[in-house]
Amino acid sequence: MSAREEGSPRLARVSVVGTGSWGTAATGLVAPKAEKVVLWGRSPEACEAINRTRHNPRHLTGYELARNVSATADLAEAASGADALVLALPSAYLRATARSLAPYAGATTPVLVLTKGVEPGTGDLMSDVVAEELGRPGRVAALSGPNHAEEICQGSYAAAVVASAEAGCATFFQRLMGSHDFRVYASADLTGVEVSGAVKNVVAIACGVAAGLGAGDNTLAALMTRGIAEMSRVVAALGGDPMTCMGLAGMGDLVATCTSRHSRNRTFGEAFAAGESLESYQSRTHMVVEGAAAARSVYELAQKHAIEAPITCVVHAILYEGLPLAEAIESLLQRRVREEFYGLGTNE
Ligand SMILES: NC(=O)c1ccc[n+]([C@@H]2O[C@H](COP(=O)([O-])OP(=O)(O)OC[C@H]3O[C@@H](n4cnc5c(N)ncnc54)[C@H](O)[C@@H]3O)[C@@H](O)[C@H]2O)c1
Ligand SMILES: O=P(O)(O)OC[C@H](O)CO
Repeated sequence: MSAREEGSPRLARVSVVGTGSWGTAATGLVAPKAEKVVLWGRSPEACEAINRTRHNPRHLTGYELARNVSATADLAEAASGADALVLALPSAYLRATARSLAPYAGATTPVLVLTKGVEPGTGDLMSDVVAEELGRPGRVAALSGPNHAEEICQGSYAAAVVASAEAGCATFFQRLMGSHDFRVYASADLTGVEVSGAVKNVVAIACGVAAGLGAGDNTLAALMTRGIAEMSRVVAALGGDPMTCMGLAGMGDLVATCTSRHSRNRTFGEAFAAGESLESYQSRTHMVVEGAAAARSVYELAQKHAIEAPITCVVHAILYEGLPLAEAIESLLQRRVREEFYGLGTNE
C-alpha cells in the first residue's frame, strides 16, 4: 500500500530537524509526501555519512533512508524554502535550535513539534517554546503517541495524535505525517497532548525502577494506572482536557513506554535501580531520557499549581534529592487511600 494517500499534500520541500532516532524515522513518514526531504543534524560528519551511505551512523543504523532525503549540518540550508518544518530534537535543545532557525524559517511555514517534554523553569510546552522563538502560534502543532522509532522504521502499524490551536494546522500535519500504516488523529487540546507526553515519561522511569527492583505485573499495572490519574490532574490543572489522557498521547504512549524494551525511560529506570547514574546511561546509549528532564519540570508545575503528583515527586526525589529507593517506595505506600479520581472536580 502506498504511503501517499488521496488528499495528502505533495510538498516541494520538507525539513526534518534532528538526526536522533525520531528525526531519522520521521523522514520515512514524510518522504512519500514531498519531492525533497532535508534532514538537519548538528554533526557534519554524521550528515556526510548519511548522504554517502543512506544510513544514520549513530541512530537506527540499519534503517535505509528514502532516496529523496538528504542531510545537512547547515541550518540555513535545511530551513530555507521549506514548506513545512518538523522538529525532532530533545527538549533541552529545542529552544536554542528554534532560535537559530528563526532567521531562515518562512514567516508562515507550518511547524510540527515531535519533542516530548515541558521546559524546566518556564513550564512552557514544547509548542510554546517554538511559538515564542519562531512566532506563528497558530501554525504550530505537536504530534505525540506510542511511536517507538524502531518500529515506525519497520513500517509496523501505529497511531498518533496531532494537536494544534488551529484546526487547519492539525489537519495539514495529519495529512503530511499520516498514511495507511500510520494513523494520525487530530485534537484541539495541545495542553492535554503535550503534558501527557511529558508525564508518561516520568511514570515510565518509576516503572523501570520498580521492575528493576523485581516488581510484578500487578505493581506495574497499578503504577501505570495511578500514573494516568496523576497525568489527568496535571492536564486538568493546566487547562487541558483530562479525557485526552485516555487517548494515544496519554494511555497509548504510557503503555508503550512503560512496557517496551525500546523505551529509554523505562530502561533507564531499571539501570538506575541497579546503581547507574543518569549521566552514565545517557553517554553510554547516546540517547536522551526525557523523563528525567520532565521529572524536574512536572515537579515544578505541581508545586506551582498545588497539584498532587506523588509519582512525579518520588521520581524527582530519587533522581535529584538522593532519596533512597526503599524510602521512595514506602512514601507511596503510606499515602492515604481515597477516591480513585480525586482532584478532577467530581470526587474531591
Ligand atoms: N525515539 C523515539 O522513538 C521517539 C518517539 C517519539 C518521540 N520522541 C521524542 O523525540 C525527541 C528526540 O528524541 P530522539 O529519540 O530522536 O533522540 P535520541 O535520543 O535518539 O538522540 C539524541 C539526539 O540529541 C541530539 N543532540 C545532542 N546534543 C545536542 C545539541 N547540543 N543540540 C541539538 N541536538 C543535540 C543528538 O544529535 C541526537 O540527534 C525527544 O523529545 C523524544 O521524547 C522520540
Ligand atoms: O519510550 P521512550 O522512553 O523511549 O520514549 C520515546 C517515545 O516517547 C515513545 O513514543
